[in-house]
Amino acid sequence: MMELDGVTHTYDTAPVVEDLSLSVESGEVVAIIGPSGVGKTTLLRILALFIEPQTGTIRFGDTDVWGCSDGERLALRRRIGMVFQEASLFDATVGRNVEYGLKVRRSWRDRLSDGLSEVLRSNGTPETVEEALGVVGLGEQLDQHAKSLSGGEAQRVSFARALAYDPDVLLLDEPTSDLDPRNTAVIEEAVAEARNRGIGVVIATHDMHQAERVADRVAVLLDREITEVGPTDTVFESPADERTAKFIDGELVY
Ligand SMILES: Nc1ncnc2c1ncn2[C@@H]1O[C@H](COP(=O)(O)OP(=O)(O)OP(=O)(O)O)[C@@H](O)[C@H]1O
Repeated sequence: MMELDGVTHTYDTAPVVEDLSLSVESGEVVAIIGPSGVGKTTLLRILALFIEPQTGTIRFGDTDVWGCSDGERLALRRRIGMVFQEASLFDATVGRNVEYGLKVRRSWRDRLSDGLSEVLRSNGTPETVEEALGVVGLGEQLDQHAKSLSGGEAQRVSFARALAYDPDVLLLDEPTSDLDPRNTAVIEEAVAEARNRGIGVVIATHDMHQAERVADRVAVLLDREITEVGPTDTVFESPADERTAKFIDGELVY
């Protein structure tokens, strides 16, 4: 569904990532693993169409995303959801926070008709909002204020916000790095649910165990390049690349 081919990106002088090729299909989870500072966030920002890389192509379906019009690219961007390492919620209820995601991701035409249906609706909360909160186990907290949530709950609300508008691709940047095991398990179950819904999920994590638990395929990012990409079992149990093997065995120290 989404494919990077030969992508290189430089912020200042030296490339951060070089000649990267990676794809994600509907209904699969791809984990990007690699040491801190290697470029995982940069890769996700490229996939989110926030950054235009200097070289290479990015396709979303059949569309070359940097070769199309700004309007087309904006429409594609609306089909991509992103959850960051730290939840950033608005000063509003849980329900409103999730609903906000729905609004900003829709075209002005849809938003106009949303406005109309909001007037006609009696209970003010779209079903998709309640449903997405149910996936992260917060279905009962719709009216709770975001300020009173724990860090783990806030991150679960961020996830629900991204899930509610039913993206085709969901990008997760270290979504559980600050969370306890219980909240981590809820997010990992929500990742599985996103996959079941046919969403293509890309998760950057430095937790190899998490990659083993959630991913169908794993891409290893080392020294600016993807040294290995393949089915999770193959990458962890019999990696073809020597650097990957050393990284997985903990012999490569960064
Ligand atoms: N906007 C920017 N301008 C200049 N350099 C940047 C910018 N963003 C990131 N970098 C640099 O690019 C490199 C890769 O950063 P990136 O955040 O993509 O890595 P990461 O693998 O996500 O790291 P971490 O796991 O610690 O979050 C780092 O050396 C970082 O300092």
